[in-house]
Amino acid sequence: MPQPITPSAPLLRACQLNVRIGGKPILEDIHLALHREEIVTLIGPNGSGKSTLVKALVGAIKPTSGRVEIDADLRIGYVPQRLHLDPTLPITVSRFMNLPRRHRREDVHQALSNAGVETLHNAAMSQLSGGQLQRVLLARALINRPDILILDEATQGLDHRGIADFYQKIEEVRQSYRCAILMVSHDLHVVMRTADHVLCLNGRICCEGKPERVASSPDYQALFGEQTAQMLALYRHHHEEVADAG
Ligand SMILES: Nc1ncnc2c1ncn2[C@@H]1O[C@H](COP(=O)(O)OP(=O)(O)OP(=O)(O)O)[C@@H](O)[C@H]1O
Repeated sequence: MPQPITPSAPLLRACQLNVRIGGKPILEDIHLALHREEIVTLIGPNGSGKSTLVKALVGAIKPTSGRVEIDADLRIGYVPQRLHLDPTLPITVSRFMNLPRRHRREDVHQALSNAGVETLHNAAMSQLSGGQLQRVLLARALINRPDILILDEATQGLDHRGIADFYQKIEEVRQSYRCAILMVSHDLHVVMRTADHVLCLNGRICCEGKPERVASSPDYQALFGEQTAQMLALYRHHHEEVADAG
């Protein structure tokens, strides 16, 4: 007999979240839920509040009103946009994995292996390529076996191949760790392939749902169509200046 489908409780839930900074509304009336093994992706133009929302969800900033519900026992792994390392600091990947606290050797190895960079154990952090560095940051987020993995534009600066490989790895991580994944991303094409649920943010959530639903939404098209037009205008402006100078 088929079993009735009972939706599992979300691992993280935000209700009526509002954030104002210096009196200016940055996020308004945000509702979201994140379930185990679900990939939710946040997209939105520059300055639309994506990073602010991530910070509010992980408790790095306090919302002006509304609430974030998350079980205190859950482990959260976080992959930042980028890492600024002093290139003169002689630090190996293995040492970096043990900051700020030491982990068991086999846990470090497992995390590096699951992120696809087990061979970089003794490499100098300053010598890593952009793609390798992002994998090491992913490994560090995985070391505590997170229930929720949060990535804030983790593929910034990678080429198309690097982006595709990284998302493939995220898909494997979801399966092996059975974690919920929340990503901020600008890689619209890959988002549309990878995410289970897409939230399109512009101060408030202007559309959301399955990727194909969001992609065909007029709000999404208005936002990203406009951004493309702006990029084109910038390009034209720059191009004309160069042509005038010549
Ligand atoms: N500490 C702060 N003080 C003042 N304004 C802030 C602060 N943090 C964020 N903001 C403003 O909040 C808005 C949203 O910023 P946020 O960084 O969350 O956007 P974003 O969608 O992540 O942008 P991007 O895609 O460019 O990274 C911006 O207008 C930004 O200037």
